Amino acid sequence: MSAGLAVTCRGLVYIYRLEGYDVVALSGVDLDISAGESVALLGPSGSGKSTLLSLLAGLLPPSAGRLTVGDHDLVRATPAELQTLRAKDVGVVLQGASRNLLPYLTAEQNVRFAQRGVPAERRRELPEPRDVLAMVGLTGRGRNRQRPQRLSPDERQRLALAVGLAGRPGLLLADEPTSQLDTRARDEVLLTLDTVRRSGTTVVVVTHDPDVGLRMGRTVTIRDGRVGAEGRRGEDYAVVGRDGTVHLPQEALRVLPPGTLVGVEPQPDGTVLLVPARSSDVEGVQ
Ligand SMILES: Nc1ncnc2c1ncn2[C@@H]1O[C@H](COP(=O)(O)OP(=O)(O)OP(=O)(O)O)[C@@H](O)[C@H]1O
Repeated sequence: MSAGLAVTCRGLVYIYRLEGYDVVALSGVDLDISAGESVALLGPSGSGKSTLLSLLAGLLPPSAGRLTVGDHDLVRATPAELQTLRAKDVGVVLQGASRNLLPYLTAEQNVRFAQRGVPAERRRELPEPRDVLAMVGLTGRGRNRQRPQRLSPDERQRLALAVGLAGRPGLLLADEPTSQLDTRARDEVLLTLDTVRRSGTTVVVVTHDPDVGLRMGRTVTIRDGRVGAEGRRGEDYAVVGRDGTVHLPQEALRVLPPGTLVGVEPQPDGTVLLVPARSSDVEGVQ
């Protein structure tokens, strides 16, 4: 496949403008993803994961901040440039395999159809649909000639990934590619994503499943529209935001619920103690 694309977000903001009020979905995302890396975006419902994915795909324009995907500056890009980006550089797999597939076409025809969006001069460099299907493990038993509804749930999801990979993108974005799959089917899809990453493509997956996060190598937890935590090799770290704030994990919030007054005490050994104030310390203070 093609060389992976790096992603850089700096102070990335997205606001849904509704009649009468605004919803700030992303409130300053700082994030670097290296070319060829695979990352899982985790976080509570409504935290902004899907919005971030849509911005990376060039489907929504940033409201503020900076965003680059490979050489593309997505803040300055014209609609025509964004269209080119989507056609040849970024593959998007929407949540729910079927939404990515045309039910009346076979697996191979679905991949070929997706390749029609690639600019003509690049099309001759594209792999044959059967090779894309081979990459996601959909060969043999005539599966390339099956329509989506004749495939099993994990095969359908892998076909959706093949459609996302049809244009040989440098960045693959997938929203919940393992939801509604049993463990065996989920593992098949994860193995496929691993093959995609090893081919050099950058992979970003939105998921609610912490196990998927572990398998992807790096997790980025979105909380309240910004990066609240990062995980590497199973270790989780809170991320200090550009305004100095830290989103505490749930376990810490049980000890320090919102509104708690804490003393912040840097220690000589480089650690920092958070010490909740005793009621006697704050009594009578207005
Ligand atoms: N089309 C829209 N119009 C208005 N507000 C929206 C729209 N889409 C999302 N939002 C709001 O933006 C915020 C972030 O939503 P988003 O879907 O990105 O979160 P998410 O982390 O992907 O959630 P989930 O895990 O439930 O899919 C939420 O407050 C949501 O209600």
